[in-house]
Amino acid sequence: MNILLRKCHGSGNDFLLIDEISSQYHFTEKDRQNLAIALCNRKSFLGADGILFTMKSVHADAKMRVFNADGSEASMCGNGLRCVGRYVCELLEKDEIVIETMKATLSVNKAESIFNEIPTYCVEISPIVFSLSALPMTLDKDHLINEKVPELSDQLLFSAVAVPNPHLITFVDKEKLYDNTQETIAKYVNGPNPLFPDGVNVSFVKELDKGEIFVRTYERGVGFTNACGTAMSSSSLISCLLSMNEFESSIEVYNNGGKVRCVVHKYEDEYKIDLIGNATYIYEAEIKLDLIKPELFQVIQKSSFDEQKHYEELERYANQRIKKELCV
Ligand SMILES: N[C@@H](CCC[C@H](N)C(=O)O)C(=O)O
Repeated sequence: MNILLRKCHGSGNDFLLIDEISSQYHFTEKDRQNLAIALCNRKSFLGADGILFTMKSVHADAKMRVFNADGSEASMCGNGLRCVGRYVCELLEKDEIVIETMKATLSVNKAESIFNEIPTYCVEISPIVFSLSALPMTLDKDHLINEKVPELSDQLLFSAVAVPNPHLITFVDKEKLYDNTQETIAKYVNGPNPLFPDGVNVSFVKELDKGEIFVRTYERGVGFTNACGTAMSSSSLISCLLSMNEFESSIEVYNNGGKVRCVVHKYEDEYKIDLIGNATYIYEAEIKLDLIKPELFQVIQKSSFDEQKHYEELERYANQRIKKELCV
């Protein structure tokens, strides 16, 4: 069969978007899993952090299903939702839509450009749940906000939140950002372990100036990525809870792939986060494959978009800022 793919990214977190609205592919669950493993393989011609299956929805403008590079399905993907959101907005010629995801139907709207001419979208990150059973995290308490977890470290303070995919967050100094502590912890909690039966996305966060943080994430099902949208949203939320930043104010979130903006909203008994950032198309490709052996896919045609060069300007700006603050 032939499949049309659109390679896209949000903050350098890159995906292959497969449009099942305009084409009828009839994938089984096993096909989706196998496609993610085969096409996201960085040693292949394509390579990506995940696949965004963009589908029809009964009650929303479209539905997004996200598969990590290891074939596991995630309940949510913030950077991916901006890409799917842009794609569906353009398909339906709308500026505001709602997208069904595994656990929630979320709003997406076209936003004012975050930097020069970069296509920018604002997505809703919700529901937000602190109960450890929601992650799930097995610990003898209900919540974990800025506390030690001796099984993980005798120094670091961790917070756990589901948005609704699971995140473990710790604020660190710049020396800890790039030593091997994060990788060691992330590999432990994403292998067979007593704390996180389903694994967890692990972020190390450095406070920069007021209203600015840097987030580095080891993603469940992928490994280190340039950025993780739900992790940057969760880190912004925790930074507000710890009074480093303010609710209802913009937080500039730097990452290894650029930067996004988050605004954390606090209502009476719930939180919601706006995640605002680029949704950039890199290329469109047509591949030919047999679903029995998708790893043997062939590329039939590929045509590039020329918007990546605009994104690279933001990347340069963000890198300079990071270099200055973190001396990397
Ligand atoms: N990169 C994503 C999150 C993708 C899913 C994650 N790896 C998980 O398994 O929860 C984002 O931008 O949020």
